[in-house]
Parts: sequence; structure tokens; C-alpha cells
Amino acid sequence: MNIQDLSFIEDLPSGELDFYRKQATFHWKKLKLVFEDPERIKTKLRVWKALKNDQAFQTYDCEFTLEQQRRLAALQLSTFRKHKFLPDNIQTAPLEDWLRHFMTVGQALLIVSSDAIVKIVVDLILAQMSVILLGNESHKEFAEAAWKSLKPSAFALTEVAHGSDTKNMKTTATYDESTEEFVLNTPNFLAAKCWLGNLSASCTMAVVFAQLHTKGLCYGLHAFMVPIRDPKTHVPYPGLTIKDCGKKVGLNGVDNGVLMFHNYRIPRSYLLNKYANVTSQGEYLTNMSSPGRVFSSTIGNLSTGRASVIQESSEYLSYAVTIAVRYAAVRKQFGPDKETEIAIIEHQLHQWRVFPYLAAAAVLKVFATKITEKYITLLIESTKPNSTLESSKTEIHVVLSAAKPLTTWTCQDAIQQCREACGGHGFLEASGIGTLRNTNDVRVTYEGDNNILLQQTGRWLLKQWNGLKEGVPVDSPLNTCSFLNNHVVILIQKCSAKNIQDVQTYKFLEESYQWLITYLLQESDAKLMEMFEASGSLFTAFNDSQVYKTNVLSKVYIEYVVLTVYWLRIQEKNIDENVTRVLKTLGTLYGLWCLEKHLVYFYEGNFSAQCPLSKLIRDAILDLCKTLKRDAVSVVDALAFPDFVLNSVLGKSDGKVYEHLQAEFFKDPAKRSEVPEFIKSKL
Ligand SMILES: Cc1cc2nc3c(=O)[nH]c(=O)nc-3n(C[C@H](O)[C@H](O)[C@H](O)COP(=O)(O)OP(=O)(O)OC[C@H]3O[C@@H](n4cnc5c(N)ncnc54)[C@H](O)[C@@H]3O)c2cc1C
Repeated sequence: MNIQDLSFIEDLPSGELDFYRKQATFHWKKLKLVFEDPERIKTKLRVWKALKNDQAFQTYDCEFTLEQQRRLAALQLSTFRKHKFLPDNIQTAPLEDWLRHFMTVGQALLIVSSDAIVKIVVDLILAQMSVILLGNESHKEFAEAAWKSLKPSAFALTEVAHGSDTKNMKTTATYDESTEEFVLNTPNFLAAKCWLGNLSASCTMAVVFAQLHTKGLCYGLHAFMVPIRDPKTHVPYPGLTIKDCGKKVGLNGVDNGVLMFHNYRIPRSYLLNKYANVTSQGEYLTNMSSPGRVFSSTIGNLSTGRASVIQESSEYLSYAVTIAVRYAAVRKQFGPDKETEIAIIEHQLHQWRVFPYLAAAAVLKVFATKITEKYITLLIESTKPNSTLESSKTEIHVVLSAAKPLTTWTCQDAIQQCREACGGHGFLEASGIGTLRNTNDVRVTYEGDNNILLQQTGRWLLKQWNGLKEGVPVDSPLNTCSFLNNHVVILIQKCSAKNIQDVQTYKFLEESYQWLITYLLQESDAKLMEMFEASGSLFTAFNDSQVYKTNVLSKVYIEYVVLTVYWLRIQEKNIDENVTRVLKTLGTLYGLWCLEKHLVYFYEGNFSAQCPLSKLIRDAILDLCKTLKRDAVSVVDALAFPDFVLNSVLGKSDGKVYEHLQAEFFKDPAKRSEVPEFIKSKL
């Protein structure tokens, strides 16, 4: 595409950032097209333009009560829905008609309302998707009614005393043959369903996980569609206790709640029965090899939530670095002499603190888009009859399970670093950074605690290694670890880099990561075996081989996968060569910055025996930061959201930081405390 064809992307205003923009070695609009295709950019602009002037999406300085925050979030969600960015018949429409589209419009909503996006993800991606993927046609009718009512549904898995350890959840669903109903019960407070988004004020329906009992036997956790409130009166049904979790440290527009069942009856047909069913006489039927497989298949279908979180954190990362880099290009502190002050972007220490996160933003944005696309394609394929994609599905699940920790943690660290990089002004709410911190924080915990997710990835890698020991090639249809088949050769390799140019290449990153993963896999397996021999328990052995071993292995594996996906993308045809050059700089910086954190293993395993590896990597990082300086502002221009969406006094595209700060500081104090009428009145 030539520059004239990119006129749908607005030009940037001239201002304080021109000094660096003029130094850029590429055109920012061309880079933007690598991050997002034109259709996606246009769709997001359409969403933002539609919401821009709506009162529900304005910025308010006043302090809202908890109830008012809930009202605002509910209004934002219904306003978004009323614009019909998503179809009304998502339950019956093919997934390909709306799921990719949701990932785009959802990204747009995310930036203008962190509460509304969480509410719709819980509704659509967790609750409704459970019904779509696990239920039958009659379930879909019920779910469709809930969706059309604009009352978002809830997803009830976590209990007060059990989150990650799902198998130990205590809510029961006991089949009563005489009435052909399941009877739901919460034995005590510890088993109360907890933290459920959309529960305490919004939902009419919830997807609930409970231990299925029939004919005196327990068959493990199964998903049920459960009516919560009368759709006409919105009054909760008898037999339920519903409480609000109270004020949280962020996302207070989301009504997270606690739910208890007291002999609460639902029809037999409300069991989401794709993998298992109970006949009217109470016989348990499944096409799975064991009830445990029913639950893992049920949960395995829900990776869409993780893909969504990966995208969300990747967008937040772009948001944070946009503000920090633009600010750094304008803010001046210190200089070689009394008359000359230099921008803080010129200081090596500042570059080293911020630029790796800029590189991470670029790499993870490309990765998030690509992996979500791959996941959705696989999901759609796997819903077709006679699909044979089990191994690919398992592998993508493994990748998403590790990518969610990587992206959410990187984002959280980046937000803090970017806040500090903006000094005191970064602490101002109007800078936009602090709000991100509290909102992103919980992403490391929900949709699966990060460390627990890494254990799932570690288990799969160890399984591959076990196979290799027995002469079975790795089962990696997505090619994320096929190189392990070559483990014998890889393990004897030594780094041969001589200078920083040698390490600033994808070849170096690929070889180093392949060695590191293979080495850590061998070490993790050896530790696991040692602990198993000592304890006789696989449970203890797995737990006691996490630190310095399997946990690191999973992190290193996903960094490698991210880099391979990124590199494949930037090698695609039709990318301008100046853009390719900066993409390589970003990718290499990200890769080396990640590797630098694992240096100790290269020494421990002797990979670095023939070269001064730590010096080479560190020098290469500093060199890349220096190279990136002239392009950094234009890279964020390509990643950035339009000003009215970014909504940050420090990060606007005109770079007029001090003018915007003054306007903020000098605002009429009376206006700051005024709660708008539409929020005071009940919805
Ligand atoms: C704002 C918010 C919204 C939420 N929304 C929903 C929702 O809509 N529906 C829903 O069902 N749930 C929801 N949740 C719950 C969320 O999914 C859980 O909090 C999450 O799965 C973690 O479970 P937990 O809190 O029980 O933590 P735990 O599992 O108790 O973990 C606590 C800590 O112990 C560590 N740990 C646990 N086991 C091990 C181990 N074997 N080895 C090493 N370390 C271990 C974990 O890494 C973690 O750091 C929400 C939570 C929040 C805060």
C-alpha cells in the first residue's frame, strides 16, 4: 500500500515531537499496517468514533460511589451493545462470523472502558461460549434470550476456598430421578461460588460448575446452565443467596459476587452435555475415556478467554509505552553544560529502562494477533464433524497457557516502569498510566493464575521429553518445539558469537533459545526424577522441581515461541525494507533483553564456554537501544491509539505536554467534583 492509500489513518499534528519524528528511518503508517491490517484499523476507528461523544464514555474527575461506578459500566456495556457491533444471534451464527470480529471491537472497547470489556468478556467469551461449545440447540435458545436482553451472564467456577485446584470444588449437582432435575447445593461458605463477574447486580443466567452426582456416585465437575434472576422482574430466584464482593482495588464497575445454592433445582436438560449426559433414569453416559477427561475437555474449550487476556495486556502495553516514549522525547533534564538541556530519551539509562518495553509492545502485539488468529482457526476447525486436530488443540492450549503469564506480567512491569519514567507527572490520574496498573493487575490471576498456567505448559514439555527418552518424536504439529527431536546435537552445542553483530541476529536468538529450552528440559526432568526417587510421590516431585527448573523452562519456551511467531510475520512479503529494518531491531532487542535474564543458565550449562556471552549480550542491548532512539517516537506513533482514546495529558500526539498539564492543573475545581445527573439517577 502506498502512503496515499493510508489516508484513513489521520496524520499527526506537528509539535514538540517533530524533532524525533524527522529523524525516523521509516514511515510510521507503514509500520502500523504490520501491527494491524487496514480492515481492523478501520473497524476500531468506527467503534471509537461511535462512542466518542456518548456521555457514558467521557472522562469524569469526580469520585463515584461503588453503585455509581456499576451504573456507569452497565450503561457503557449497553451503549456498546446497542450500536450493534456484534450480531444478536451469536449462539446460532457460525463462530467465524463473529469471534474474530469480537476480538477487534473488544480491543477498541477495552481502551475506552476497562470495566465494560471485562463484563462482556465474562458474558460472551466465558458464559456464552461455554453454552455454544458445550451445549446443544435448546441451551442456545436460553442463552440467546439472555444475550438479547443485554443483561450480561456470569461464569461460576471459582469457590471461596478453591480457585486453581478446580478438582476439589465442593458445589454439588445431584440428579433427582423422580423429578428429572439436578439439585444444586453449596455445602458451606467455603464452597460458595466467588468473584463471579456480572453476578451481584446484572445477570439473569450463569454457567455453573458443580460436582455431578447420580445414583450415589460422583462424576466430577460438569458445567450447567443456571437461571439466576427472573428476566422480567430481575429479582433473584428463591433458593439462591447472592452477595456482592465489595470494593476492589480496581475494576469497580464490575459487579463481582458470591453465590450459594440451597436445594436449588434446575431441569436435567440444563446440563451442558456435549461430553457427558445423564439419562432420565439417572445413567451417566460419556464418550470420554474417564470423567476427568470430561472436565479437561470442558475447560480446554475455554482458552478463548486466555487469548482475549493476551490481547488486552498487549494493548495496555502499547498504551503505557506510548505515553512514556512521547514524554521522554519532550521532557528535558540535565545537559552537558548550563545552557543545553537534553531530552531524557537521550540518557542511556532511560533508554535501557523504557526501550525494551517498547520492543516488547511491538513483538507481543504481532504475536497476540497471530496466535489469536491461529487459535480461532483451530477452534472453528475443531468444531467441525470428524475433526482430527486433538494434538494441535493441546499444543495451542499449552502456548496460550504460557503466553498469558508472559504478556500480563510484561505489561504489569512495563506499566510500573513507564509510570516511573514519567516521574511525578506519571502519578497524575490524567496521565492515564496509574489506572492501567490497577486494571491490568488482576489479569495475572484471573483466567488462571499465571504460575499455575506455567505448570500446565511445563507438564506438557516434560511429557514430550519423556517420549524422546523412549525414542518417540515430539508431538508438535504447530512446530513450537519440533527442534527437540535434535536434542542430542543441541545439547553439545556451544555459542560461537564473536562480536555484538553476531548476537544481534535471529539465528543467534534461535540457537540460544533452542539450547536453553533443551538444557532446562533435561535439568527439570533430572530434578523431577531425583525428587521422585526421594519422595516416592509424583505430586511432591513435580512441586519440588518448579523453582529454577520447570517454572523457568515454561517461561523460556514461550519467549522462544513468541519470537518465532514474530519473525515469521516480519518475513512476510510486502513489508517495506525500512520498516523491516526497524522490526528486526525491535525483535532482536526484545529477544536479547529476555535472554539476558537467563544468562546464569548459559554459564551453568557451559553454552558460553567459548565466548564472553554476558558482555556480548549486554553490549548488544545497549547498542540496539542507541539505534532505536531516532525511531522510538515513530514506533509509538504506529502503536498508539488516537488522542481522544489515549486520553493522557502526557502522551498526546502533539507532544505539548506542558500545555495539557497546565490545562489539567488549572481546571475549575467545582467541575472536578460534579457527579453528572445521568449517573445520579437510576438506570
Ligand atoms: C476481579 C476478579 C474477577 C474474577 N472473575 C471470575 C469469574 O467471573 N468467574 C470465576 O469463576 N472466577 C473469577 N475470578 C477468580 C479467579 O479466576 C481466581 O482468583 C483464580 O483462578 C485464582 O484462584 P485463587 O484466587 O483461588 O488462587 P489460589 O489458587 O488459591 O492461588 C493463590 C496463590 O497460590 C499459588 N499456588 C496455588 N497452588 C500452587 C501450586 N500447586 N504450586 C505453586 N503455587 C501455587 C498461586 O500461584 C497463587 O499465587 C475472578 C477473580 C478476580 C480477582
